[in-house]
Amino acid sequence: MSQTEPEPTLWDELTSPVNFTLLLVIAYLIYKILRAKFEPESEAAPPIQRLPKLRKDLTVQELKKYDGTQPDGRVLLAVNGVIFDVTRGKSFYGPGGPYAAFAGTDATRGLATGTVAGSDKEYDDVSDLTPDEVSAAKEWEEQFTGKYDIVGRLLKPGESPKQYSDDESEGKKTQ
Ligand code: HEM
Repeated sequence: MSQTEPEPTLWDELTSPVNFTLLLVIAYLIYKILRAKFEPESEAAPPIQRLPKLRKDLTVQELKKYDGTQPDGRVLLAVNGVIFDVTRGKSFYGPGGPYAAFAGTDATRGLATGTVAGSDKEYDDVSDLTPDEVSAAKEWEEQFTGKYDIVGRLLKPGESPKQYSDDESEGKKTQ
């Protein structure tokens, strides 16, 4: 008669080194995200809701400075060639936030592939994305369209910026 190994209990599963490490990683991510969501804006933070509306097309290079580290704290990111002002979501994208890597970048590839990293290319045409990744990026674009202001288009090399009729100067307040 052969001796069978006892079935591992749920406790054994949870405390196995690999599972335990995974649990810690997930708990840490959830902690960071929830903290970003509920943390009150720091006293020193500029009154971000009062930033003037920005309406212009930008190159990848020009987009970079809008990563939340400028004195006005404005944060922009691009998805599928559309630039959004995500300053309202600064707790997500601002310095130290869980998605800070997307700030001031073309986030299309990262959002499409589930990787928290902005493109470091001069211009990423994302033509190699799979159909599933393309539709994931499209969903993010739709979500952002419903939540954030559109700033303009991300310019391909050689493209010229469009003049917007609703262009408002940096000095003009929206509210
Ligand atoms: C353990 C994995 C993850 C968990 C538990 C998680 C959870 C969350 C939660 C709770 C929010 C806040 C939603 C809200 O209040 O509107 C959020 C936002 C967000 N997540 Fe994740 N997430 C995870 C992974 C990722 C990954 C891999 C990406 C990259 C593609 C990502 C991209 C985002 C973005 C861009 C936002 C902000 C959306 C906005 O501006 O409204 N997340 N996530």
